[in-house]
This record gives sequence, C-alpha cells and structure tokens, in this order.
Amino acid sequence: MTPEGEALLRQGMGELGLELSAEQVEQFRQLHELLLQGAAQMNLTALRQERDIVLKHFVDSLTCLRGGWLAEQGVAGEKRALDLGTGAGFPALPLAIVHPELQLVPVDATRKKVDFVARTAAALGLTQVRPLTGRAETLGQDPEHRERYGRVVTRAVAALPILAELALPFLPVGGLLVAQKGPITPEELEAGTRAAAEVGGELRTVEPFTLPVTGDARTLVIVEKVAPTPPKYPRREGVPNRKPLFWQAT
Ligand SMILES: C[S@@+](CC[C@H](N)C(=O)[O-])C[C@H]1O[C@@H](n2cnc3c(N)ncnc32)[C@H](O)[C@@H]1O
Repeated sequence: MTPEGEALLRQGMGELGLELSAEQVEQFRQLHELLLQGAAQMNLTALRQERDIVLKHFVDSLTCLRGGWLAEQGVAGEKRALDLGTGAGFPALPLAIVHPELQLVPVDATRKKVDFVARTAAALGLTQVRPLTGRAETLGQDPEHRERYGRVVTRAVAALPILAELALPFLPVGGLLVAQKGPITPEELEAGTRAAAEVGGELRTVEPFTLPVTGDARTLVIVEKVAPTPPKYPRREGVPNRKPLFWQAT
C-alpha cells in the first residue's frame, strides 16, 4: 500500500471514529497485498485500484459497526458472529482486524473464496476467524449452526427478503441481523419487513448514511429475532433466491 493509500485508510477509518494502531495498519497493508495477489489468480474481487480497495472494501466493511449493533452488544452478549456470503472476506477480515475479541465465522458457498479467507486470516494472525464453506440454506438447518450466532452480518449479498430467510435461522431469539446495503427502495423494505416477520424477525432500524470520502449512498438495516424461525425455513438451496418471500425475484 502506498503512503497515499495508508493516509486514505486512516482518514476513512477516522471518519468512522476508528483510530488504527500501527499493527492494524500493517494488517490492512498485508490484506491489500494478499487481495491483489488473490485477484490475479482467481475471480476474487472486481476492485483492483488501491483507492477502491481501501474505501470500498476496508472502510465500507467497517460501516457495519455504526450504531454499536454488532461489536458492542455482540461482545457483551453472544460473542460469535457469522458473516453470510463473505466473498473475499468482507466485512469479516477488516472486522477481525479492529475487533480481535469477536469470534467470526465467514461463510460462503464458493470453496476457493473461503480457502482464500482462511489463508489470509492465518497470514494476518487472525486466529479468531473460522471460515466455513457452505450454503446458508443448508447450514441454517444444521443444529451445529442453527440459532448458534449472536449476530449475523452480511454485505452486498441479496435483497432484504432473501437475507431475512437466510440469516434469521442462525440467530437465537434476541440475536441481530446487521445488513450492509446500498440504497434500499420502499418496496424492498416493505417486503423485507414482511419476510422478517414470517421467519421470526422484526425490523429494528434502517439507517441511510454516506460512505466516508466517496459520499456513496449506503444503508444499514438491523433486524432483531423476536420469535423462533419456523422449521421449514430456510427452504432448500436456491429456493429463497428463486422464490423470495413477499418479493419478486429479479
Ligand atoms: C456480491 S458477493 C459479496 C461478497 C462480500 N460480502 C463483499 O461484500 O465483498 C456475494 C457472495 O455471497 C455468496 N452467497 C450468495 N448466496 C449465498 C448462500 N445462499 N450461501 C452462502 N453464500 C452465498 C456468493 O458466493 C458471493 O461470494
């Protein structure tokens, strides 16, 4: 990472209220390098420019900390958080760098992405990160994972009605889904609210905000689990996407 990249990282994190230690900056530098190496070998991320990686992966990932829904309450209560559809490790890896006390389980359906996340976490010394290959539909029905995570965080994975069905089964009553999204339409929000209710969730808050430095529009959606998820959810692999609850598949 260039000195300009490092300055941008510090500026962006500063705007989120995070002051990075020299060790954390070094971990982000390594993450940047490994991401570029990985992207050269496989289809890992569309972002290749340093500025984009710093702002749209690293800083953007940590916007899930807004409001304290994830880490503060997560640390006080249930310490395990699942990152649903982590891809190349976002938000899990930046989150693990700034919150080493959080036990993180990044999950993705694509093995080669999960292998990358596992190798990268090991290289960065992030021993609390335990990546897992699998589909949320299957893991969410597995007693080893169902209702076993205090928080589910997810960035840029699916429309809210789909996320509700995929994420809520992992939470016990009282657990929270923290969904990082771009701008959200009233229709998606309405369908998401209905879908959440169907699987035992209640919308807590919808917070529009802008990404530091770039000013890009983002939304943080928090759903609380208020009742057990009916056993039929999540439906089998592919169905939540093909036939989303209360929502038209696109
Ligand atoms: C657009 S990428 C986003 C990756 C990452 N969260 C980020 O923000 O860079 C969506 C990821 O979700 C994964 N995914 C989508 N549906 C999934 C499911 N049902 N179970 C597990 N992973 C899923 C895909 O394999 C893909 O890697």
